[in-house]
Amino acid sequence: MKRIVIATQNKGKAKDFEALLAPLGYEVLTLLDVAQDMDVEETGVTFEENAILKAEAVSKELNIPVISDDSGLEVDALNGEPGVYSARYAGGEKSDNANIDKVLEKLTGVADNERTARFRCVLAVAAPGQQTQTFSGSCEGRILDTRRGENGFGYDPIFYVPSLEKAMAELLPHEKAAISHRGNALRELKQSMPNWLSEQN
Ligand SMILES: O=P(O)(O)OP(=O)(O)OP(=O)(O)OC[C@H]1O[C@@H](n2cnc3c(O)ncnc32)[C@H](O)[C@@H]1O
Ligand SMILES: [Mg+2]
Repeated sequence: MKRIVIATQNKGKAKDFEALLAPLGYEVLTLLDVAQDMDVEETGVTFEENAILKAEAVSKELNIPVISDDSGLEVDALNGEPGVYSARYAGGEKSDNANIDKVLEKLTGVADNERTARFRCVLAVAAPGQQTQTFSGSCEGRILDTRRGENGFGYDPIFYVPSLEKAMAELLPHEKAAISHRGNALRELKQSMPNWLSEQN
């Protein structure tokens, strides 16, 4: 089986990438498998900057081609927050639960039709001696007022997908892969770099 390294510490993202890449014949490895202690500081102010920082640092350290993912939730009624700060929105240790509580609290009293939001994902592909490339994807939805579903990670329980009439956390992995920001970004990557994906081993 071909192998591909995703420069992430996030197990939820790893599962998303498995759902996307297993059908293409790839085994997905992450930093949790290959470089437990590599934590790249995300000092950028855009998803692009952070994705490039993560991909280039890991590719350089391990001397292999990698894909990184920088992503987040933009809520229109919160002027695009939490945005690039999605992972640590509630401060302190990363906590999906605390982050969700903070979004729900800030949206208290905001009407359904004003709760529009989107997930964004930027993937960076870095390889030794190559110019780094980025690809992006988004997924439009609305913020629910309570949690729904057990699947996925992060803000998935409060993100409603209108076209499927379900919360993201109510989708099966392959259903999320078909419509998600991450899926859309990976399909962009695949279209521009079909050889790169098929040559990994
Ligand atoms: O940097 P790595 O190690 O990849 O892991 P991370 O969790 O810190 O990842 P980011 O810096 O890209 O922050 C993204 C945050 O945005 C949220 N997020 C991203 N994609 C999501 C998805 O598909 N579903 C729900 N929440 C998501 C979630 O809170 C993530 O922690
Ligand atoms: Mg991060």
